[in-house]
Amino acid sequence: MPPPKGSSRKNRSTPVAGGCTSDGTRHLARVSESTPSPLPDLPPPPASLLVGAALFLDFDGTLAPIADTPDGVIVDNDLLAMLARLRDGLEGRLAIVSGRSITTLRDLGFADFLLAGTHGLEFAGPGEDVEAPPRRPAVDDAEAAFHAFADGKPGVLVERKSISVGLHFRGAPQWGVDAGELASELAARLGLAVQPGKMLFELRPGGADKGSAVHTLMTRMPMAGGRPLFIGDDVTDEEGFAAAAQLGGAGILVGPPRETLAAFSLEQVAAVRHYLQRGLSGRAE
Ligand SMILES: O=P(O)(O)OC[C@H]1O[C@H](O[C@H]2O[C@H](CO)[C@@H](O)[C@H](O)[C@H]2O)[C@H](O)[C@@H](O)[C@@H]1O
Repeated sequence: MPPPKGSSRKNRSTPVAGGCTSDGTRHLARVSESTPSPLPDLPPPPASLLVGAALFLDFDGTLAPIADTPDGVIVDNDLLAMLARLRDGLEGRLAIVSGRSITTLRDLGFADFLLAGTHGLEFAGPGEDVEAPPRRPAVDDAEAAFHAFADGKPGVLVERKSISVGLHFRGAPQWGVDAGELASELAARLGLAVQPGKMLFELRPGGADKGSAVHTLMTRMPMAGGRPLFIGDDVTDEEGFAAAAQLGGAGILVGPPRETLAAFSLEQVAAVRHYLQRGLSGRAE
């Protein structure tokens, strides 16, 4: 079932640029001549949207609640079992699309799933070698600079990833602005892209995002032929929502109302799991 026409908030105003807020999130700036009105709630997605879907699932904040640290997330066996049943019911058309590296996603328990990691830079199916660009020396330079910044700042964490590096400040939000400035300066100097996240700035090679990951996977089996449905919570998921809509599907925003390209919303991780479980049970509305 296609999303209701005009239900995506992109029609309410004109997104013109991405900017960073001090908590590390990015917002879509709006062109408006009047005072912006409060954002209305988007409708919940009908369960029938899952029928024939090619399902793209973000991980942090979508399948697992946000934790204090990257290592603090928990993936329970019930979630993995439910996703495996959903994947099988969709004839394989389920992919995890995350900012995490594929190595980390596999360590977290997703080894049997189709994966797109590092914001669309890495791909792998179950048991396959990871398709990814090599780690650049510039990323090591950025990591060293991040460590120098984090040194002596309790709560600031450096996350070493396969081909990127993250600077987290969830435990010390007062350093968010400085962390963002450092990330921007390093990106310009080292030829890397800044990826803002939730209380996080990452530096990574450019040239891909979650939208390009959707476009790539939709040309390949088993995702090809399904109707893309992208579920995510973060600003980094907006490109995934856009790609899904372009290809005749839709996005589902997880979390409170915000400017978004999604057509539907679910309020939190528990609601995502309930929605997927309901689709699995065949309880279409
Ligand atoms: O695309 P995602 O699957 O949502 O991954 C995005 C980033 O998620 C992780 O950081 C976020 O979650 C942490 C654990 O809940 C939290 O402590 C942190 O503040 C969040 O930014 C992960 O550590 C990153 O590598 C991912 O890129």
